[in-house]
Amino acid sequence: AGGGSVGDQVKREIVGIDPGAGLMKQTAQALKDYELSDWKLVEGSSAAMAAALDKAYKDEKPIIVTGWTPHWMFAKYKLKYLEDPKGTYGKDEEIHTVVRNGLKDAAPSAYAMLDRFEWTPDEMAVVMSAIADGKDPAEAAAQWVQDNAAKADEWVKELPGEAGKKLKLAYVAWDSEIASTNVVKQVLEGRLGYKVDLMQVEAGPMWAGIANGSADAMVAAWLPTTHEDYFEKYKGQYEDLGANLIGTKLGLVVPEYMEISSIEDLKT
Ligand SMILES: C[SH](C)CC(=O)O
Repeated sequence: AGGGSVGDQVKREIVGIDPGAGLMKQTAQALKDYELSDWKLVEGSSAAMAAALDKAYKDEKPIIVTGWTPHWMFAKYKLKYLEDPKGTYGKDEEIHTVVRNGLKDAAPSAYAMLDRFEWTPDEMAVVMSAIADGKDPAEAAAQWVQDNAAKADEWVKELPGEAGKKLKLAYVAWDSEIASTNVVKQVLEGRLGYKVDLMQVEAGPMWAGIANGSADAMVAAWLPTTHEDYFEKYKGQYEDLGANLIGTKLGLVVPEYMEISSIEDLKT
């Protein structure tokens, strides 16, 4: 890595993702909390962040990205979270399933399956990694469902099929939610006969779509902190079916070849 401070080496830039992500709001807050007003949070997308990380890592160059667990990047690269002594990023969280009001009557079997849907960070990582290695998301999800048939069967046990009924799942193109949304689609279609459309949007329109009923469900609500603003803004206009994954983490992530260990170290 070149000389000078970490700030000099990364041009005081943190490579972020889509602007609507709660992780970006938390990172903007971290720049304030840690008095890093001369730093810039670069907006882009989950895919662009991954590409920037890949390029820097290959050249063993310094880089700081907004990161989260579960994510395939921790399997692909040797990375570490910067310590967050001020607690800006909060504690570990959950990903919740949120559906539109009225879904229980409109599509009872889908509602029940979505209510039962729950898996672990390791299970999600299998699908995420397959997609990161170039597999089509639907194929990676279908493979996982096939390899975990018993679990998928539990999600639909004793539920009557609703062949041909249409459903729309909203999601944001975060690697974690591409994986979970495709797995849910595979099970709803394969085992209950639904025709599931996937609507890829930003986080704001995803929550708005559930609230106004233009989308039926999403498995992408990061709570209690990350999506708190949306959770409060649309309160009463959705039904929270609880966690579908427990043990997430968000923060600033760097390759292990960088010496820094805390967000405090960026100030130098
Ligand atoms: C990018 S995390 C998957 C979710 C969020 O920060 O909004």
